[in-house]
Amino acid sequence: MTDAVTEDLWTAPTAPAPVDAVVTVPGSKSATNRALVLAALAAQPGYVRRPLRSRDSLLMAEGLRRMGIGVEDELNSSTGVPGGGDAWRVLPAPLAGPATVDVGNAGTVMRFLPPVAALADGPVHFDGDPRSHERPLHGVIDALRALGARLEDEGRGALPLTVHGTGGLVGGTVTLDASSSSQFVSALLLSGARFQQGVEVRHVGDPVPSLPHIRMTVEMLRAAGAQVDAPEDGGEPDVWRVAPGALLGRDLVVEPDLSNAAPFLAAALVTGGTVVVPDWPERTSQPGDQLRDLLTRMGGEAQLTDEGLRFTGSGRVLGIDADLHEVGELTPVIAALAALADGPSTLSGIAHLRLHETDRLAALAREINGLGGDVTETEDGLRIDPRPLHGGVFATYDDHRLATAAAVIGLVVPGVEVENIATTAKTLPDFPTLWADMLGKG
Ligand SMILES: O=C(O)C1=C[C@@H](OP(=O)(O)O)[C@@H](O)[C@H](O)C1
Ligand SMILES: C=C(OP(=O)(O)O)C(=O)O
Repeated sequence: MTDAVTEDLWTAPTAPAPVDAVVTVPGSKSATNRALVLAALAAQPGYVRRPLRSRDSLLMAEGLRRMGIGVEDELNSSTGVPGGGDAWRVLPAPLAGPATVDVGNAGTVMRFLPPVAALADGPVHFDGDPRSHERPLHGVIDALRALGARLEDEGRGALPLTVHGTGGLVGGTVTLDASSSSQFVSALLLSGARFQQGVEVRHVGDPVPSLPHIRMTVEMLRAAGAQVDAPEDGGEPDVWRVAPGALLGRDLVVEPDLSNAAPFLAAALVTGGTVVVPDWPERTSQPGDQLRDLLTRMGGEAQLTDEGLRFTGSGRVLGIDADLHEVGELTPVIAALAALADGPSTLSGIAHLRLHETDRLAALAREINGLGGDVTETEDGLRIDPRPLHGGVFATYDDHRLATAAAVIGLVVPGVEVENIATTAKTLPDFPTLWADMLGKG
């Protein structure tokens, strides 16, 4: 990990009183980017309504455009359908190269688009932020080769990468190790219906993380008309199958990003206040839904009501022992809460976070300890012993979730200076305004 940059600081506001706010959280990154890919591969035009418009989803939309797909803004339509005023209309077209795609540091873009590029007629070159070169991609690269594609990388199983599309892919059965990222599996399944033989993905290795995200892939594929076999429906463990066939263009409304609700719910917990998140789905594959359970175990009370999720804190934060293997992206905010808790916490099952936007385990330990905390890395997670914290600079390593975690600590620890708060735009546009509004400081 390189040394923290200490310019561009945002002083995290302290909470003047228990928060009492309704926070409308923008659309789910994971659902928006899946919806875009599925709509691009469909046989008819479709709509993605209430999409997340953030760095990761704008990169996905642009990547698809580069390969010939129409992704058009519909900002002012008054269609009378939910989210009708804000939509992307997606116009499928023959996928074409030559093209270059910037993946930024979006796992969904760097993993979901190479299989799409294998269907393009011509070469598609992928590159991104320096960190994107370090994030695992071997599962997708090796699998695409095994399924009949020609790819050129630098021999490291990572970006930069060129996929030499030939207009179609044979497909079939492939074995891979997805223990470093569930996105390898999702990537192959999302395009699999368009492979001549469909796709059968067999995972061999340590357990796959983030399984709810694979369930999201399966559910969205089925909603688009694909025939999918998955382990949770009585299929073979660690085997997923997508039959070849056309995908339907859909009119789809994106759910709010429940993982991005984490810092706001955490604010209710640490200040003993209440936050309501409208449109919280009753049933969802989003891993963020597990916040209801996790934050209840940490001392709050969650209630699904007609107005959305109502979450109330008592002001007391309890330590927690939690296996976050399925919900790794919730770790930074949970770790921030654990640092403010009454007792120790152990977060496990999250070794793969070392290869996320940054090495999240090292970064959380280093930055919370820099404020006086006592966080130690374990083999597969973090041990957090609460200590009185003080202000200071909190580096974020271009990681949106490090920045929102720091904001949570700053609610009750004066003088937390968050470096590069703008990095939250990866998945949460204008976080500082949403945060100030929640605190009544907007
Ligand atoms: O498929 C997805 O949308 C995601 C899967 C998860 O990735 P990993 O399985 O790599 O952890 C998650 O952490 C990421 O934020 C989004
Ligand atoms: C791991 C994350 O993102 P990505 O989609 O880039 O993997 C995340 O958002 O926490």
